[in-house]
Amino acid sequence: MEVLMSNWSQSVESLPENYIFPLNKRPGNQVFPVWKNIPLIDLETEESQNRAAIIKQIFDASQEFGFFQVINHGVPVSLMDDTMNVFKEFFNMPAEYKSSFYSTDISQKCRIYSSTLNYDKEEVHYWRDNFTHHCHPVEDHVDSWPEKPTRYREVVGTYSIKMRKSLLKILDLICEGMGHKQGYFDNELSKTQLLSVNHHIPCPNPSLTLGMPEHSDPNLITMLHQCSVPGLQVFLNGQWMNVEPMPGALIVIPGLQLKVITNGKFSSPIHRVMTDSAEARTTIGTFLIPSHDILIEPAKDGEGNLPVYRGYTYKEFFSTFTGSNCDADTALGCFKNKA
Ligand SMILES: O=C(O)CCC(=O)C(=O)O
Ligand SMILES: [Fe+2]
Repeated sequence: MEVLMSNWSQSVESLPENYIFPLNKRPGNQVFPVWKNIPLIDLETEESQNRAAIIKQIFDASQEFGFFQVINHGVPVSLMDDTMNVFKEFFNMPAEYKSSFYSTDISQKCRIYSSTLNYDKEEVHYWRDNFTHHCHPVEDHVDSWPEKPTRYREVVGTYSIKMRKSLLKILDLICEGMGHKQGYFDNELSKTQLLSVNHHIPCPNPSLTLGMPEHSDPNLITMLHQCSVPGLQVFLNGQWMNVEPMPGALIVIPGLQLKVITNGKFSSPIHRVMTDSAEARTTIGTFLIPSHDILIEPAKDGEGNLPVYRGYTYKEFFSTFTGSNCDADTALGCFKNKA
């Protein structure tokens, strides 16, 4: 069977057996509650005297939920829509074209694959294709990006630059809240920028499968742009909650490196993706990631708290993370100082 699901016929009638999760892992038929009061932070007033209030909102949201949405984030809604349309077009391109980007080699800088990095070894596959490539600085990577749709390079280039700017602004607010000077994160800690586009074709039976496993993001910080089809769930107070898309808003997900650098002040939420029976779902993630050899350690907080984690390189963390089956607690446990 063709590995890339977006190359299957869009009208799959029944769920192939190797997408059916065991009973204890499938979402089942339960109706999940919608998380109605996700913290929504308006960044427009960020330059004014409200800066301190915005920093407080970010810290409150990150401590309590590990998760928030932003509006007036500096990425024009028309550009967000254009970019989403470009990716929808990309996933609807002929099978041979998409397959020309297929690779399971993570060192390949622009590639498409299906399910997880572990496709060949996993017993059950996740219902998704993922297209991913590097994007910072744009001029170093643009030649490896698709030439079709014809607007791809121009639209995705502008989008990547705006997304980076917005994330660095949020990181500046965070570092100010930590008592550090601006630009604390604007260096090797955020050097790598990856675009990660998830695409899930309509699924014949969402109760039996998942679009993405439960996970925390291993990077520094993620900005998530959802299309209008819901699917994202966050694990909150012992239950899965649906995060419904809000037009024009972006979701900010602190990654595990931000949890370590803030010495556990920020949490990195556990989330997963459900599939939809009626419509295809596309989401665009922008990941800021430290460069491989940079030292990550809790920043001094001026409050005399002992560092919860020891220093390590991102390379060391990432190999521990993948070696722990991408389980955040297991991986972070390897870097905890003894109490
Ligand atoms: O597609 C989504 O809603 C979430 C994607 C995600 O969690 C990820 O790419 O890490
Ligand atoms: Fe994620």
